[in-house]
Amino acid sequence: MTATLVAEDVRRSYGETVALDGVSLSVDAGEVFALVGPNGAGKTTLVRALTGTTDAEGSVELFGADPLDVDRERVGLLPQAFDPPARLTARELLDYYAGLYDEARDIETVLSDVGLVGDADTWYENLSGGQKRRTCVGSALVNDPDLLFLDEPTTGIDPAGRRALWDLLESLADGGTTIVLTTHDMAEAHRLADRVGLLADGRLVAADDPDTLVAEYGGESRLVVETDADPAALDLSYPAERTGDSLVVSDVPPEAIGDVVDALAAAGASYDALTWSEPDLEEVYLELASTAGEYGYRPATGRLDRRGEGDRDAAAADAEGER
Ligand SMILES: Nc1ncnc2c1ncn2[C@@H]1O[C@H](COP(=O)(O)OP(=O)(O)OP(=O)(O)O)[C@@H](O)[C@H]1O
Repeated sequence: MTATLVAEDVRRSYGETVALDGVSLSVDAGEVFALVGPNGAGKTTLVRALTGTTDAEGSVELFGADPLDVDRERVGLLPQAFDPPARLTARELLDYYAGLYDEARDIETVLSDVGLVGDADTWYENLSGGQKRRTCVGSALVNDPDLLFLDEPTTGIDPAGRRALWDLLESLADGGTTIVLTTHDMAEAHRLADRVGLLADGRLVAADDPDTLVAEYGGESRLVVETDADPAALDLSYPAERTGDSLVVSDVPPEAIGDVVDALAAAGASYDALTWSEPDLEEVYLELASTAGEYGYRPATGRLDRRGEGDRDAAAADAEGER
């Protein structure tokens, strides 16, 4: 597999603030790579460093060349903050951006792709937040790029529109477009990405395919039982603890839920509801990001293994080692 993007030890500081603290990453041709991480982790700065739109130390190559030397027909960029002229319609804006390239996609097709046919003749300033974002996504697609950077493409877009955009991005990826996107939506990252990279404090602390990340860092499945039962009074072969009004039983395979129900019945305990859930990417995110920064969050149930700094460093080394 050929790498479309190779970044080595990318560093960027703003005064005293270290935004990127030595990020190394490679993305293969046709791969979809999602960057996730807390606010301020460095995602936008990394996208800017990768596209040559901010200075950074280290090296970045797109298609084997410096980002500023790459044929711009081959690259599309949707920045996080994009402020096009307000008194052009969506159609006029896409037409304007298409005119900047030697070859461009058909504008009506792009309008349809991003769900803007009905609003194509509305001034940008009169579009809703989600419609504006759709217009911006469309403008990043007009040149039919081989490599597409999308910084929070679906922010503000309604659920149906988000799913339509996911379908569009999947069809672009199926057609061979390499995509690097940032998102705070873990369902989006899981659905779209071949690999998810988690940035925290300017470092890539993990990068792998979503299912592997969930298996490695997601913790156990859990069964939440709304009951007054005391776990000590139950004959259970799974770890259980009380949290609030519930009993949380960890690591129960779905086929063993009946055993828990039997144990409750044997102890004469009643219950109002049972909810079984598997770990997902959001729990991976919470686990890996929890040690980073003042807004880090740890789930209160105690169901995830606690990892210390040393383990996070090991995860960072793993992520960098896989280049
Ligand atoms: N132009 C700038 N001047 C000064 N500091 C900056 C600038 N751009 C980013 N930073 C700082 O760099 C750090 C990383 O910011 P960045 O925007 O890359 O984070 P992010 O992961 O994209 O965050 P978010 O999820 O909120 O979009 C933050 O501490 C931010 O305050």
